Amino acid sequence: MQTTLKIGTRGSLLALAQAHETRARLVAAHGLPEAAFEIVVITTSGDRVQDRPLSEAGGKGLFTKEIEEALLDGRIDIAVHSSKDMPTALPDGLELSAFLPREDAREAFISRKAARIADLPAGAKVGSSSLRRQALIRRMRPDLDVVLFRGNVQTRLRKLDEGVADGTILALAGLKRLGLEHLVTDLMSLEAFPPAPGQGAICIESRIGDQQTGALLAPIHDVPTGQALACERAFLAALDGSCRTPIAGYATVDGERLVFSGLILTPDGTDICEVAREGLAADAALIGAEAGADVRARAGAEFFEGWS
Ligand SMILES: NCc1[nH]cc(CCC(=O)O)c1CC(=O)O
Repeated sequence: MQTTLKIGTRGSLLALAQAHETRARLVAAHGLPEAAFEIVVITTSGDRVQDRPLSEAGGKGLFTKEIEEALLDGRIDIAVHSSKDMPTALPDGLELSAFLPREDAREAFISRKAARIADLPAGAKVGSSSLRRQALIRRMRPDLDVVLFRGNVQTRLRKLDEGVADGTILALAGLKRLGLEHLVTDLMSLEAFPPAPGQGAICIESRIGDQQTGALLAPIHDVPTGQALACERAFLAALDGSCRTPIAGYATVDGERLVFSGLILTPDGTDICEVAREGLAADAALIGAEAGADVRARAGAEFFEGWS
């Protein structure tokens, strides 16, 4: 290879861990030296907004804007992201061209006050900035006090230590990538606390038509993860253009079969609309889109009213 492949990433420890994992897989797949890949750290608008919920500041796209500009300008060749942070619509000219094998998608409860979320005393504070997590907590425990908790994984853990909250919920996948799995107090089941679409899957974004990069990525792409993600992202796209609806969705692929379940709920957790579908993995996007259309039709317009 003549030139180095430039890997763009945010600068958080989690983002860097994901970029390093991607580079390690590329090195192993191609027998190239590490120096053939350069990691380029890019600060995004999302990294600068710390005082407001992201849904107010402009949504998920805030974490990808500057990185996508660098991709389109050719300053980087690929961008590594957490799939769950990726908006469903990408800028013209870019695509998600590879998914690494998915990590465990479950949610982890972390607390020094209780062994499980069910054991927290009434009125205990649980910190989260995710609308889905807030709504699921309220559904499970309407008597808890849900508090806004922004910042990266380390910041949130520090806030727990400082007593800003009695517990929090984080993705196991992120904790594992940071080597912080030992902090998990309780792992929640996929049914009791369903993950965000895309949770646990690292994705790689690149320029459409960049064949050289496409050939480099092909051996590290995991087909079942790509199919599960196509389903989950189609579900999300069918339901929500922004990130103001609490949405969960999770697909698994076993050979030719795909099994999906998803739900939306109101922010206070009182109303819920669930869906379960299965079919051929090759029809992943169709299954997700139909599940989303079904939920949208059954939930009705009132479901989305008053809080969007
Ligand atoms: N929004 C932050 C974010 N984006 C991806 C992960 C975890 C890693 C993953 O789901 O792949 C996290 C942290 C968290 O939710 O605990």
